[in-house]
Amino acid sequence: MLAVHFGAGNIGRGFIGNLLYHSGYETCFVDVNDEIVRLLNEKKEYRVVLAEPAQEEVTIKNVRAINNASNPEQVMAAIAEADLVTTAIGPNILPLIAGLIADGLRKRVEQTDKPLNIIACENMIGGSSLLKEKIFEKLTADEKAQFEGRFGFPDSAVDRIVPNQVNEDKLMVKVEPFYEWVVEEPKIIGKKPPVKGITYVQELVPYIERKLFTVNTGHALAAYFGYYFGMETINQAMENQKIRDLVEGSLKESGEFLVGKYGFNEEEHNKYIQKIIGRFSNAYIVDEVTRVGRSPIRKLGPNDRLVSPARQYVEVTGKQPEYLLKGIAAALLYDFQGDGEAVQVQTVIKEQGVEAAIQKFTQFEPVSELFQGIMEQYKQLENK
Ligand SMILES: NC(=O)C1=CN([C@@H]2O[C@H](COP(=O)(O)OP(=O)(O)OC[C@H]3O[C@@H](n4cnc5c(N)ncnc54)[C@H](O)[C@@H]3O)[C@@H](O)[C@H]2O)C=CC1
Ligand SMILES: O=P(O)(O)OC[C@H]1O[C@](O)(CO)[C@@H](O)[C@@H]1O
Repeated sequence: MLAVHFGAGNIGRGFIGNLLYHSGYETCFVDVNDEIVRLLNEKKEYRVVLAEPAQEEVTIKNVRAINNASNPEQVMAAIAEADLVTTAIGPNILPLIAGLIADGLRKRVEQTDKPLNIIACENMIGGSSLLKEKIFEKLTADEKAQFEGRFGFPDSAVDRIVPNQVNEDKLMVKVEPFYEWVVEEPKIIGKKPPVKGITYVQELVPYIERKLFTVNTGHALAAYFGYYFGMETINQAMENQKIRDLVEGSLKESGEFLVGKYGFNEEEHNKYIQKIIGRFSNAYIVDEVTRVGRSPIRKLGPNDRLVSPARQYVEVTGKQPEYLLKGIAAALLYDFQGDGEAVQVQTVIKEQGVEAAIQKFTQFEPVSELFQGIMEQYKQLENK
């Protein structure tokens, strides 16, 4: 079985590639990082080490790689033969690879009528659906009709913390032991990909909202509060009781709406929150607040991990959140110069004022109580 995976980065090698190998796939990574592509083709294997006391290590074999910037034809040929296509490249990059995948699928229909599933493994709601939309924008009406029944784009939720790697061995990846990959079954076309470690579900939205608005909300807030209080890593941030309380407070708020909306068992959900807080505090992982807080414009978006839980908290409980709004304010204050999106947010605040920035990035209107709440929290944090 052949899997073509876009993005040979932390999640690509450390999570998806790992499960594909253990499920019997040959994995062909596709990436624009020439060094990683060259090393994968040279070594044909890499190591994954678990961030835990025993530091258990596995070697992932049966891998190769293609640079899509220099060899798009080879990528198209691989897609034409693949049994599965996956991605872990970042939500903003999905539209950029849609044209190449469309070309690969065109080549495939000339060769075979075998169905194929394409699964985006990104931190977002509806990643595969977005990829499908972008691919279908490139197609003719006839192609759309032909592709519709043959290629599946099931959405998925992926959860494993994989920090930036600073190893001498450039291919090695250190990952946390925990992982979860949930895929929506109804949108699969043909047979379910036999990947050991995928949990297939009938309805993905409760899973992805629970994951995104607990793991990712909490992680992002640990990063923004950590940065605000001068911490370098998530671990340091979580050792600070004030930050821990802020993160826990926000997860209680998002938990209240998740339990109310989906009927999750409250006690179980509280255990889920505590487990996640424990994962953030893993002393075997060095994870910079600037990696976890990366791309604040994306994270401040109306459907992402900060704004959506705040809005849904009001919708479900009828109350105003406090911690989540403080978190949004901390994200607005995130001024790391090495992050293009953080620089953009600060430029808008400087040139047009924080009100304009809130409206532009969160899409809350100034008349709303949530908007006013963010303003209040922002002023408090600004005058610390
Ligand atoms: N690292 C983590 O702990 C987690 C990350 N995710 C999600 O997984 C996705 C990937 O994240 P990471 O692996 O951390 O990022 P990463 O930066 O380590 O890996 C992304 C890879 O994509 C490649 N890439 C960028 N543009 C490309 C293009 N146009 N064509 C082909 N390859 C391209 C990069 O060279 C890089 O190797 C993101 O959506 C992230 O939100 C989800 C759960 C956890
Ligand atoms: O990858 P994003 O969406 O920028 O989010 C940052 C981080 O959140 C996590 O997925 C989980 O907390 C990461 O480890 C991840 O990379």
